[in-house]
Amino acid sequence: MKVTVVGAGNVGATCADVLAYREIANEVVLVDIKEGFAEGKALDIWQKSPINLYDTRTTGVTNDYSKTANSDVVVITSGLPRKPGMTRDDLISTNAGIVKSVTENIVKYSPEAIIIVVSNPLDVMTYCAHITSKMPRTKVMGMAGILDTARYRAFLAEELNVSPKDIQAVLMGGHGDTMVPLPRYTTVGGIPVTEMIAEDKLNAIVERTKNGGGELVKLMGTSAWYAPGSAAAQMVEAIVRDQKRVFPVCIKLEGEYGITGTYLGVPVVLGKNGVEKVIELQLNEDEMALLKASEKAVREVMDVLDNMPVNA
Ligand SMILES: NC(=O)C1=CN([C@@H]2O[C@H](COP(=O)(O)OP(=O)(O)OC[C@H]3O[C@@H](n4cnc5c(N)ncnc54)[C@H](O)[C@@H]3O)[C@@H](O)[C@H]2O)C=CC1
Ligand SMILES: O=C([O-])CC(=O)C(=O)O
Repeated sequence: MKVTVVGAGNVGATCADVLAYREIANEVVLVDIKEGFAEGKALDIWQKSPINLYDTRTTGVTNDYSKTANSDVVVITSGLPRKPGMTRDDLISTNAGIVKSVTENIVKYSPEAIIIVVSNPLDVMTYCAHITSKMPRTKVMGMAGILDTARYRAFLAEELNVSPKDIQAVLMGGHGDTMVPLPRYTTVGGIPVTEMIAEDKLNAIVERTKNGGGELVKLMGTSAWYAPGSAAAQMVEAIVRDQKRVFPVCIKLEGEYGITGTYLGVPVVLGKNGVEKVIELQLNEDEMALLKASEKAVREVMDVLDNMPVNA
């Protein structure tokens, strides 16, 4: 299996490293626009192979998409990360042009590839890549839900002093402050979380999760990469190994949850064909209201993209 990762920065290089050391693909190509940058990162990861014992071949290229030809999966991480004081939506003017041109190159050389978008603002960059690619919605998706859910699970594991492995959860909606955690669908080793934690503590964890990206931007001056890069690699693994994993993934909704045309995180089954099924949960009134509010927020940024010169 051949996987291309576009953007050899913090998230892209982390994703390529996980793909290599876990031997999720046998060939990983890193692409960046900065001369020599992807080549250097790929060489560094390759030189780690005798230490960490893997044989995935990693190569890097500067903007040469011919080397990415016939990739099975492509992960797009190219674009600016936010700085303290910025929202993810502030990145749209720069990142839309980058994601559009990168998608055109990917489709030219790998028309059959499944595309996973990571660049922010995530839901709208998934929209951008999807309309540019002209591919079925099942093959162009965004990574955010696994990351947001992982943060929620990690915070819960810390609070309850249990293994994060035993926390199962799902978050839906856009990758922003309006994301929709679902305590009703959260369990600790099969036990409903609401039986394990006081309501005020759970609410505080939900709020911390919603601001999870911003918390790290404040601490580091740029955004996170270990968990995001690993989350993208986990999606690649589900696809190349046809695992049929159930993950929250950003995809264009076509009637599910009564929503049409908006790109939102929803639980799906992920396998060799990409998104093989969108799972429709029976949301209660409050949960549905939160999802609709999240949809509205994403729609507003989709409208910004529609009116940008990049789409003129
Ligand atoms: N969906 C999610 O949950 C997350 C999304 N992100 C987003 O991922 C993106 C990348 O973040 P980082 O890796 O931290 O940034 P970074 O600045 O470390 O890396 C971005 C890389 O993209 C490259 N690049 C820019 N234009 C390019 C082009 N046209 N073609 C190829 N490469 C190009 C840059 O040279 C740079 O090396 C950001 O937009 C960030 O907001 C970050 C974390 C989580
Ligand atoms: O916060 C950011 O800008 C990056 C991101 O999407 C995240 O870490 O959730």
